Amino acid sequence: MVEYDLIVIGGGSGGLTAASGAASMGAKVALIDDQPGLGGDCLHFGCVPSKAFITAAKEVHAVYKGAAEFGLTVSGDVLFERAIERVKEAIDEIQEIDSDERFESLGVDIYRGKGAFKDEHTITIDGENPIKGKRIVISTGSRPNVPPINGVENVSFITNETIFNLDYLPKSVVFIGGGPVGLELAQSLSRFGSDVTVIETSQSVFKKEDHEIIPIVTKALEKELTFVFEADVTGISEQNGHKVVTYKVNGEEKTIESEAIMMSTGRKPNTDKLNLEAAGVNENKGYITVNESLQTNKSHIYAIGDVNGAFPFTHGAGMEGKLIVQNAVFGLKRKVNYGNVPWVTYTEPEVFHLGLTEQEAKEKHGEEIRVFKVGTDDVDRFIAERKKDGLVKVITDKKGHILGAHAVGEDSGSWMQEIVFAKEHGHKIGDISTVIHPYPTKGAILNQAADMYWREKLFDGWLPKVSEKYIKWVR
Ligand SMILES: Cc1cc2nc3c(=O)[nH]c(=O)nc-3n(C[C@H](O)[C@H](O)[C@H](O)COP(=O)(O)OP(=O)(O)OC[C@H]3O[C@@H](n4cnc5c(N)ncnc54)[C@H](O)[C@@H]3O)c2cc1C
Ligand SMILES: NC(=O)c1ccc[n+]([C@@H]2O[C@H](COP(=O)([O-])OP(=O)(O)OC[C@H]3O[C@@H](n4cnc5c(N)ncnc54)[C@H](O)[C@@H]3O)[C@@H](O)[C@H]2O)c1
Repeated sequence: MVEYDLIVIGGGSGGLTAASGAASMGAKVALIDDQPGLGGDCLHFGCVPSKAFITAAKEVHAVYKGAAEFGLTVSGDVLFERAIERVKEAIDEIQEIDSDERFESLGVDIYRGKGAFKDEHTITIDGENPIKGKRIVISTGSRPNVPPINGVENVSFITNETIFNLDYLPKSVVFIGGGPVGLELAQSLSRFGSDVTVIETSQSVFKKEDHEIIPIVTKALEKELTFVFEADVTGISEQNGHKVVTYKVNGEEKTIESEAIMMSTGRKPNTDKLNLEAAGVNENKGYITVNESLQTNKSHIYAIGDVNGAFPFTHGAGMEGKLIVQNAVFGLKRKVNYGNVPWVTYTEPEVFHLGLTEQEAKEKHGEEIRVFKVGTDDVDRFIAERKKDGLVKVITDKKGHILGAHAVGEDSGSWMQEIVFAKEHGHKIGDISTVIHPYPTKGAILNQAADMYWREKLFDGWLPKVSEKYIKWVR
């Protein structure tokens, strides 16, 4: 039986980072993946296709918006198949970077098939060809969770795994679930020309965001999407070639018809085929339980990425993959820290999130926190570009150390990155004032937030009193 220093099960963002990192450090590594191409969900059904799709939809939207404003007429139907082609082109191009050859050239042995535990050191591939690993990384990701709604077995619906294969643009789509997967794709389909309704069980979307960010982005999305909140979907069916979704709001039963249903109701970890019992690895509702060093209850077995449920983003899986190389290959006990890891939801406007929201900061640090807010209507570049419905919020402790930063605004995922650097390296918000931002960039909004900090310090603190005395004395 072939023996490895490290066996990685799952070739997505987490697994590829762990496998390539460990092989580069000289470890003998096996990587098992059950898909024809490496790259996992992010490349095939997630980040990459969705961002290609979103960009195509943005271009279409800009054409209609610009035409309406400048007296032009746009006619004809959107060539939806071109958007799908662009998605495929993006996947194919990036697939070349995530090719088998590249990982093999780094010294990784690739096995295709379903990996499963035979015992705590042995993995079979499709039930055969056992291989042995001193250490094992589980990075099998997640898939769409389909709730047990009445009729779900009999009615076809779309998920993120099938939407990028649509060969027509549905005239109307009901999204069940308004998380990031749903909202990014709902807005895009609406921009291509579908009539889109999002049915959400909670009372709002963007539930993890700061309470002042939520209404701004919701209001912007309401211009393009119809929302139904606090709805309990009771059934789906098919009548006269149409899908029918039945739901209850305030106890009243309602129905909505559409050409397609998109199930965007969250994720489910890929652990059911791993035969975890054979290795005695603990899980909780399918998510593999790990400690801060990303070890399972079996100290030589690690779990990273979506499958541990901690921070289900590609860059989260990547960060955990890097950490695992240090822990699994060098035997270190480095701990994971998500406090400085941002996320972005790529709706238009984009929503940027880093660290604590104002509510969370108050719960953790009491009333002594400080909040610096700048509206995009106060920043020249946003005014010039007519993007005035945005907000940046930086939350600090009383000394100015950054606890959290949040933004809603066009491309905020790009121009907020500076604050991630500042927080990671322990800078205070005031330090952002000490670097020059070219005029008029969008990122200068952070400069304005930092200036607020200095203004408060200068006008409310001890300095003005001392300076008043000094000036009197000098004169
Ligand atoms: C529509 C959508 C858009 C997204 N957009 C973003 C975004 O913009 N930014 C962002 O950061 N995140 C985004 N995400 C989330 C991101 O895709 C995931 O967090 C990321 O892919 C997780 O990586 P992973 O390595 O944990 O798992 P995955 O990428 O899912 O990889 C797991 C791999 O393991 C394979 N596998 C599963 N079981 C087995 C087995 N038993 N044996 C062998 N192989 C197995 C799977 O087939 C897959 O290839 C998005 C997700 C979706 C659905
Ligand atoms: N831009 C990004 O980085 C990005 C984009 C997409 C996804 N992701 C990642 O993928 C993860 C999963 O996103 P998601 O949107 O699939 O899941 P989610 O759990 O974040 O959202 C699912 C939504 O569906 C709702 N829901 C569940 N069951 C329902 C029902 N029966 N009826 C009506 N509503 C229902 C939930 O209340 C929730 O709001 C995210 O947490 C994120 O980490 C990231």
